Amino acid sequence: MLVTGLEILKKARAEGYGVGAFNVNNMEFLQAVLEAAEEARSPVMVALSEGAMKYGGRALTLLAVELAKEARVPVAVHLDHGSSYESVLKALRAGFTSVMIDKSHEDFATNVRETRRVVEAAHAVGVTVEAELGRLAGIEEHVAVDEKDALLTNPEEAKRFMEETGADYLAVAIGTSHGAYKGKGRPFIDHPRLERIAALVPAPLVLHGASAVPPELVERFRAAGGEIGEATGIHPEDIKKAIALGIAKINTDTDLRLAFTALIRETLNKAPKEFDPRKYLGPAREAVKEVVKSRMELFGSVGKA
Ligand SMILES: O=C(CO)COP(=O)(O)O
Ligand SMILES: O=C[C@H](O)COP(=O)(O)O
Ligand SMILES: [Zn+2]
Ligand SMILES: [Zn+2]
Repeated sequence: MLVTGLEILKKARAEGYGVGAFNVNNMEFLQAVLEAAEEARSPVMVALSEGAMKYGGRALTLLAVELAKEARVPVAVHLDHGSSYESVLKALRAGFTSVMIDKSHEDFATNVRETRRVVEAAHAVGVTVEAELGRLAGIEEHVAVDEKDALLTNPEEAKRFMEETGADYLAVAIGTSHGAYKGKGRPFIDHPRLERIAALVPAPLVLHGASAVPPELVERFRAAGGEIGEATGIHPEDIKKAIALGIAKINTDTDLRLAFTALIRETLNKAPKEFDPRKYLGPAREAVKEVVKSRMELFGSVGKA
């Protein structure tokens, strides 16, 4: 069933588990995410970035919304990193039930003003809103406190931001970053900061850049001829700890992309004469589904639908 993001996330924060928001760009990813959610009896958020909406067009948004309606588990269709009011309106028109407005790169007052505008429009049609405060950047454990404060989410500001904007859930910056290169070794996550934010902000909190970039997946990608540098992700224990402290929505894109592409490479390498797309997209879709399921287990959302 198609539900709002808040409906899913409120319950998650209250009960102390996390819900995955998985980025999709095509039919195979969408099917993988929805099938995994149904098999795991897990609520889920299907995330489409502006890039995904552009690439997949009406075909993808229509599929996402209609399949979410038919799903046997709660599904929110979510706009990831909406960059403008216009972009949010497009998602609302397409039937999304959750939108993100990301004005985190603007100053505080602009972020508040632009987020408020989106909240007014989205709430008017029953859609819930994610906003972001702080800069998503990898950070070393030993950098000076004032440098951390300049980049990462300030707890008092977060409280004021949520009160002034009326946003429903908040993406926080606590040291994670997007993509396959999140910092050396085990990337530092500022859990004490998260704890202070969570004490002041009762709304569900969101963790972006949360992919694990599993070494075995990186190795598989490499072994199949893919080129990738010193890729690192967020340690599963650091995710669990963040969920225990108040993170309710965890975004994952990179891990799915890696799995999908590794499997396509492997399959084509093994069968150079193959040119039926179903023969290599099928196994790749299956690999995405397995990653989604294992993320759901890690987040504790299995059986919660
Ligand atoms: O935050 C994300 C999408 O908004 C995805 O993060 P990853 O790059 O770690 O998968
Ligand atoms: O955070 C961004 C997501 O990983 C989506 O990326 P994209 O803009 O390349 O679709
Ligand atoms: Zn951002
Ligand atoms: Zn993100």
